[in-house]
Amino acid sequence: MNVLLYAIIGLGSGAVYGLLAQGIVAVYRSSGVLNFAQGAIAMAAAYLFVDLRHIVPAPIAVVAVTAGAAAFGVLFHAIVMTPMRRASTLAKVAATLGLFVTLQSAVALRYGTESKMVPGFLPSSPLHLWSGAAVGLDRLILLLIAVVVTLAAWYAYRSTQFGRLTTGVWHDPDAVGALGGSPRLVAGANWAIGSGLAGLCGCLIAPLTGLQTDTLSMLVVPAVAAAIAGGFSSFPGALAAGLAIGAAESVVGNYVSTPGWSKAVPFLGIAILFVARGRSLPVRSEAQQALPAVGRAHFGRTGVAGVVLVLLLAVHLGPASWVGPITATAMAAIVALSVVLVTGYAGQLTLAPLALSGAGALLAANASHAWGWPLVPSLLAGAVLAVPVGLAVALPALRTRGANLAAITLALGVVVNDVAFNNPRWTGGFEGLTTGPLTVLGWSVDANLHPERYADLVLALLLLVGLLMVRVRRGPLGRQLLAVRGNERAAASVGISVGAAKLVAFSLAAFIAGLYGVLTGFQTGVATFTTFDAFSSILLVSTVVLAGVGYSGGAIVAGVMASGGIVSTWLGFSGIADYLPLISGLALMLTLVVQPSGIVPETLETWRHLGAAAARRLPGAEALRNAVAAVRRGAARPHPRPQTSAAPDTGEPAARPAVPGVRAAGLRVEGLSVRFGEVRAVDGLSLAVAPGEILGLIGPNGAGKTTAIDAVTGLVPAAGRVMLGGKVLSGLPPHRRAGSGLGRSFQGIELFEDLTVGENVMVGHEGRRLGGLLLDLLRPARGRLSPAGRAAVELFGLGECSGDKPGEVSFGLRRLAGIARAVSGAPSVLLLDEPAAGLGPGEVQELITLLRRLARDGNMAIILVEHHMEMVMAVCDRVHVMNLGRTLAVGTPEEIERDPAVRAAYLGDADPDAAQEETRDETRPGTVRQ
Ligand SMILES: Nc1ncnc2c1ncn2[C@@H]1O[C@H](COP(=O)(O)OP(=O)(O)OP(=O)(O)O)[C@@H](O)[C@H]1O
Repeated sequence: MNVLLYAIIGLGSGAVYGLLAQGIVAVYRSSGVLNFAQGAIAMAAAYLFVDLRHIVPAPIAVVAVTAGAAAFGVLFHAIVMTPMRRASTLAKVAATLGLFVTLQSAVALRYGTESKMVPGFLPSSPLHLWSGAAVGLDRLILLLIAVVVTLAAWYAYRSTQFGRLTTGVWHDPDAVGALGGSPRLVAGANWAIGSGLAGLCGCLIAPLTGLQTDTLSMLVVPAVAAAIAGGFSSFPGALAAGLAIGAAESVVGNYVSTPGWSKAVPFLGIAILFVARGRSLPVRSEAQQALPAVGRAHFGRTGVAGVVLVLLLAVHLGPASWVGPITATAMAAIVALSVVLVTGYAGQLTLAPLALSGAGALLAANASHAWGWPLVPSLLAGAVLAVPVGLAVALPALRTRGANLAAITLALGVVVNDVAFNNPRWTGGFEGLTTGPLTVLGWSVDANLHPERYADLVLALLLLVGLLMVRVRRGPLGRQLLAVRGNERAAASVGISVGAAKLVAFSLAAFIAGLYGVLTGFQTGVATFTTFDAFSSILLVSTVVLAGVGYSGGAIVAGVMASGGIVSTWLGFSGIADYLPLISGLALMLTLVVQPSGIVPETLETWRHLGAAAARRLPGAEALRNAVAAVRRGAARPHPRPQTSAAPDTGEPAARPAVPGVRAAGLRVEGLSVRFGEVRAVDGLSLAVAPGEILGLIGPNGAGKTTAIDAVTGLVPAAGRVMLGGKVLSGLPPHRRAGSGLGRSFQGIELFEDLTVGENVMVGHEGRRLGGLLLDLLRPARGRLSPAGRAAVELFGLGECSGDKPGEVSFGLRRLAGIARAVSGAPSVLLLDEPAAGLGPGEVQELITLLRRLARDGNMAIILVEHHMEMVMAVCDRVHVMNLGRTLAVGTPEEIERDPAVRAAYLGDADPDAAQEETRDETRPGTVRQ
């Protein structure tokens, strides 16, 4: 009974979470942006409301603040989000983080960070429940307001033109324009609603929680959790989840006295629920998100060594006052590199990097405190022990992605901070934990006594981590991470274990973050854990995004800009250090508007342009320009061009090689069925294709051809059996099916846009080597094409463009590269999804020749999904016709061409009723021979 009582008491704060979540849902529905500044807007509104109450009555203050917050939302949308509409999701999320940081810092500067009580303005007379307990009337009023607002939102977004336009504006702005709406106005109106609701919440919650910048800003965490539970689309769902969170917090808080758990339990519950609902791979229709630019480790090992050398010289030759800022810069650069690895390279937006650092530091500090470990074993322990924590944070990443992952990791960061870093039993409380001696090989490196030695140690670690990053970026791991970040489905189809790649990235990042945790936590001999909070994590990620999250150089720049680093110390001398977070927040928003990929990539681009312009003007310009072009091409190709076996120039066309390494095996599919809700996309499909045979799979639009290929390759769950040369593949994940000998191309090509054409072909066969990825970091494998990869490059004529990015080559070459990527894995069965789409007649003819060669000389079994009937009839040995997910006919091209049911269903020139009849009759003699 008491549980119910506590739950009812928690409904008041739950109502505020739910209300705040309504605003998050409104913004997300219209622009796909998860507004992490929702809590910060509420916080600023709360302070404003308290000020206004001195001047006007409370109801007028509430209306004024709500309207002001709505106007602020419109302004933010117009000034920041509208210019960024084509930027990556990460950049948009970072912009809201910039707003978060700006508001939080501005309010802290104006009002201070101490807590202040706020008198209530709603009637708070107690309503007596049972067992002598009572709940204030104000909380029930909050609940009522939340329910009314939610019902209004539910109705408006469901049943009005505004709601319909809102739903369309993110996915199809042009359609909104065609319906007479202005996409900008609709999105702006949603920002007004979202921010207005935040303003209202600020006024309502201030009397419950009091005024405190952190507490109020972090209301975004339960609100986002509620929005997640509502699937970012359901207003009632978000309110229900908000109420559940409030109730659970109240119940847990009354039974568990350990700090932090009252917030942790509901968040963890929602995170588990959400992860359980997630998918290991996105569905086909899920739009590819724009991604921030990624570097190619241009400056390589020399660049890393050069940066470290400069910093080392500055430590030893510069004034003593330089040592501290340089040490802070180098430490921040180390943890920033972990962000580059996991967010830049692997594309996983996590907002808890410092939770990993703190966890490593906490575990190492306890060991060091208990057993007197000196610094080096503590560093190793911190790095190693951070890995399991990193893997725990990675678990959501296996089933969620994008802004959802950011939200869950933010919640996890808050939980770890509240439960672990604020727990005096583990942290030594106010006094911290005394660590073992700060020595390396008997030498004291205590930062208090020998700051320059500590700087040397930090710089040595920066060198090691920097070199590791170069190796990651240039090796198979980097290619696989970039493939995963670019397109998880395509990555899985070339044999990459998407989950394992993410886990490797998170583990490595956690290792690096753990090093930073010990370095920063231990430097004075007493470990403290106050700098690993969620806000600091947000600030770190924002700074790295601002600098260039896809670039190792971005991590260095982020280090320079970090708190305590070179820039902040320099600004400190100018007396504006207090304003640094505010300046960072504003700079982040401004930079993202102008340069969404960050400072480093844009600067590199500018240098290139300047270099080229200078080369044009100098005497001997032509020679110099060629030299610059050569350098640029070289820089653009850190890897040697894939080596092809150059044929001697005999004047005759070179004989094209077959694909070596193909294991001849046929494919047999029995009773394959796929359902999407009520739609039976594939309904009991059975087919077989033998080595050396080309089977056409045709049918009208929506017949289920692509779904059938997806089901065979494991990209959608399906019933039925898939066998390759006697081996049952059903139930295996896509990368294992690829490893067993299935290769495929995609209707939408789906190359990895961050990799060159040559690297795309290379990952086509590297995917099978994931188990050895970590080993590759120790003993790097050369970026070489396999014999099958070389054959694919030659066969498809990609030698010339192998160093170009897919976006830089013609459409025809992109198509061929998509097939070559699949061929480079020497698959036994090649499944091609509309390979001729968009090709000219000459290119189609060339493709026909290539396919024949792959089948006849390469001994591959090929399934060809195609609408190009001439090609199908010319190249296929047999043709399998689908309609409405089922087999309509099977036969030779000639038989299929003559089949009246096929003509009716597919070519549309006979009695459609007859076609339906034929669809059901799969055992019809003649053309159907199964
Ligand atoms: N993720 C999905 N969710 C719901 N329905 C889907 C999904 N993917 C495909 N479908 C539906 O399954 C059916 C088969 O689609 P599929 O794309 O496989 O057909 P297709 O024969 O390849 O068509 P096309 O020739 O146009 O590419 C269609 O009705 C389609 O709308």
